[in-house]
Amino acid sequence: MEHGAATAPLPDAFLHFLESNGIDPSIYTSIDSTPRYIRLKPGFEDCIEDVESEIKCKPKKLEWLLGFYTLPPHIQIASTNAYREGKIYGIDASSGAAVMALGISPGDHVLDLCAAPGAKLCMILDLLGDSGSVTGVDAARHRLAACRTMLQKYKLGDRCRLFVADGTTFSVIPEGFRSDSESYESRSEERMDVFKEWTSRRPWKERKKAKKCPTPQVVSKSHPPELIYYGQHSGVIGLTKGELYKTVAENEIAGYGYDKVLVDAECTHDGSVKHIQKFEHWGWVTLQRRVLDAERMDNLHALQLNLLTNGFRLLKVGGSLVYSTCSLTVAQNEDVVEQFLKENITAELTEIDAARKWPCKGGRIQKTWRFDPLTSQTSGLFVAKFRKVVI
Ligand SMILES: C[S@@+](CC[C@H](N)C(=O)[O-])C[C@H]1O[C@@H](n2cnc3c(N)ncnc32)[C@H](O)[C@@H]1O
Repeated sequence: MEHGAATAPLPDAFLHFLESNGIDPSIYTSIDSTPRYIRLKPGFEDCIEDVESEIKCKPKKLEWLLGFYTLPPHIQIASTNAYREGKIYGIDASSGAAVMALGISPGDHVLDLCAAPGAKLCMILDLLGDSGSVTGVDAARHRLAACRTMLQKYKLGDRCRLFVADGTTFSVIPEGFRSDSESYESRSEERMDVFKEWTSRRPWKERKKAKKCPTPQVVSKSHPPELIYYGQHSGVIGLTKGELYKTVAENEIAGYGYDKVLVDAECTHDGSVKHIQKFEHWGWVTLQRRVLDAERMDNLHALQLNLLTNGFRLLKVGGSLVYSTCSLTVAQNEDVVEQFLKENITAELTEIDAARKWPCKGGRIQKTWRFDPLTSQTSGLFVAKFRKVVI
């Protein structure tokens, strides 16, 4: 079977995967007509004219998503000055929609539980501006390091903390919470060991320890969270390790948890046509092993449910959580949502106000949404939003 998008035909195993998941294979032929998206960093709106003169093509304003523009798919932005100087981002509009679904308000403390490489994290920080905080977590050290580089490039790290940690067990709450029982005196002996201004140069003690026992690239559930970056106003400076990693009782999270949580979960990425195309170079056998393997699929389902469950646990009462994946399968989306709702009586699926303007279609469950290249002219994405209620 020939597909316009792929220079090689899609393999039978992948076509079978699409068919058994009710996914229309023609989305993989629409890549040539799916635009490229850029987002302007707030405050740099004027640079759109410079971009236009550099790429010799007029970016078209996206009516349904503030700050986003479309470009023809073949246009590259990496060599433009605006991109190199951190004034524009390359980010798909569906990803922007997932962030908008959070409904960020000034002062929010936001948790991004699968944060790397960080396109959504940057957008959250841009929306927050000079208030609140963002905590980014990812199990893959190298990917989170790339996220840190991105924060630095876009000068967005001031209110951010990044932890290499497993999102299914991560338990660090936002800063600002102190138990009354802990007096300043009881902490004074630890005062020597407080976090100072962040520097990329690790203290000698840490470097020696890392040399002795090299840290894993992808961490497991039992690995304690590791802070790999924090900004000046992230609330970390001045704390001791004991304070930062303080264990909080479940009932306290209801009051002191995060205002907003994004669980942009690990998935098969089958909705990302560009990602699937990469297997032409990596070899379709790799796709079989990395994506279609039955055991991996079962593990993925469990991982997605566990990420969603833990993200929700860390949410304060009244707070909102957005679950998204770039898979178009029901198993990784609606099935996860259904199972999660069955197991969590304080979770309520809610309307996404912004979705009224989105060029997407409803999911199999009411109030959930699906973007795909044919319907939305974007990459594929599933989005659902929950609120934590009191029962
Ligand atoms: C879809 S990507 C996230 C994309 C990101 N939100 C962005 O906008 O750039 C999924 C991420 O989940 C991470 N991941 C996989 N398993 C994880 C786990 N158990 N805990 C935390 N992150 C995990 C992967 O390393 C990967 O970076």
